[in-house]
Amino acid sequence: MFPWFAMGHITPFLHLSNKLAEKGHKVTFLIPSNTQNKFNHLNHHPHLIQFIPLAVPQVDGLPLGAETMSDIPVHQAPVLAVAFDLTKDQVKIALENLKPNLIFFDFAYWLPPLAESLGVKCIFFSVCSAVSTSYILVPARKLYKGQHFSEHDLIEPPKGYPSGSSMKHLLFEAKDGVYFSSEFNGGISFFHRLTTSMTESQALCYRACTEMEGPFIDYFEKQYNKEILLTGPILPKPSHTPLEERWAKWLDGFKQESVVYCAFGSECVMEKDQFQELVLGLEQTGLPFLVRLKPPFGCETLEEALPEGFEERVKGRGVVHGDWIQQQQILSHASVGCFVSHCGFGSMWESLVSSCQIVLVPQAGDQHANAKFMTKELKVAMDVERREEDGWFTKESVCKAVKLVMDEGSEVGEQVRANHLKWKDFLLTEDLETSYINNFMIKLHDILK
Ligand SMILES: O=c1ccn([C@@H]2O[C@H](COP(=O)(O)OP(=O)(O)O[C@H]3O[C@H](CO)[C@@H](O)[C@H](O)[C@H]3O)[C@@H](O)[C@H]2O)c(=O)[nH]1
Repeated sequence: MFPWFAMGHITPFLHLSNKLAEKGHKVTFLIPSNTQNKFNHLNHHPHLIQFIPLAVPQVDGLPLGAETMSDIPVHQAPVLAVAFDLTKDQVKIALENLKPNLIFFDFAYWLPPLAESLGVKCIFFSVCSAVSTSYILVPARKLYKGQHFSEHDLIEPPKGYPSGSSMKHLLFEAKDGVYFSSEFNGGISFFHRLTTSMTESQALCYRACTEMEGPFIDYFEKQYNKEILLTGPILPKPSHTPLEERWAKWLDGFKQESVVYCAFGSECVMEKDQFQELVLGLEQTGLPFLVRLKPPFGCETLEEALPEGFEERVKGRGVVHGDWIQQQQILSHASVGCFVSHCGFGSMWESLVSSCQIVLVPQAGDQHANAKFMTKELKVAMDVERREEDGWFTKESVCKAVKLVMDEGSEVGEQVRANHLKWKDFLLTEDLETSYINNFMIKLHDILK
């Protein structure tokens, strides 16, 4: 396993490793040396899954000791990518020593030729949905090296994309995709890094189900003319660690399914004015709420970011928390009835298998396509009204979306609840996961033949 140096990439690669180990396979995981400690607890088969530490080279602009995206601001990703590419020699030595049958990778576009020279097969493993990757990262976008997307290029889906107007992006969403084509300091763009990785790998692998994303997977398969292996949902196992007492106690104090939980993943930092509209919108709902968000840009602490008088007004029914929280356990607490999410891929799955009503406020990248898929295609979630050019949302629009799904007797609320329940039941069908993984194993063996 050789994922991009980011928590959101290392985690799904490790989940997949656990699945392979459950079938008795030996897995070696290349990981930055000081980051390994953060993942030991997720390694459920330490006798089969071995971490090999990589020294992250010191490069200009990379803060001392930084190893993954969670150690740096998002805009420094290109600098980390330079350090990541410089691990090539260490990776080569590891492969020569290990002689694995297969490598799963994503961002290391230089890996396929290296692996081929050592007789090892490469599989591109996507940590994002098929719906979102096939919106931007496909040859149909016809972006040649040295060319750049304009924001208008990404409003329409690429030619042949399986869904019509429902997935069409608004201007502010399209603007986010332009970043993929930027070449930083003359280096390779993320668009070319990823499309090269996919083009040169033996097969592509998605955490997906045909029942949900079938047409998008077929489209991808045709675009790359490669086999797509599906792992199925790989749902997180119910955690054995109980919810921290302070949260459990606080949540216990409210009515069943009455609390709104709001969280935007591990990376998101908002603009201060949008952060304030969001919390004011939650205040306006009159419902109890628990927010997990980092302090917004320009603020050291959450306290200085909160609107005036906010803390006194919501005392006893509203909490804004800046540090890590056990999201999975929070979502399965009986008092939590609504999840206001950015629709990152991890949260998307966690929301689907929860019993919460879902409200989506995507913030960046793949989250826009994921959110459209959830609201317009699966119709399991409600979106918050935004301004087309810059995505601005008001406290009134946040409040309206939450109330639409939470108010008793709301017709829209009942519709999304029913659709959500259908998909939740499907994803939790006994043996669904096992049958996907068994098929996946058969296909891996075929690739090795
Ligand atoms: O306080 C926290 C914050 C996060 N999480 C967990 O961390 C994961 C976060 O993953 P995700 O929902 O995908 O959000 P991001 O961290 O924002 O993920 C990044 O990586 C994803 C791909 O894996 C992309 O889809 C997102 O757009 C990108 O922002 C989830 O399992 C959460 O349950 C917690 O448990 N507690």
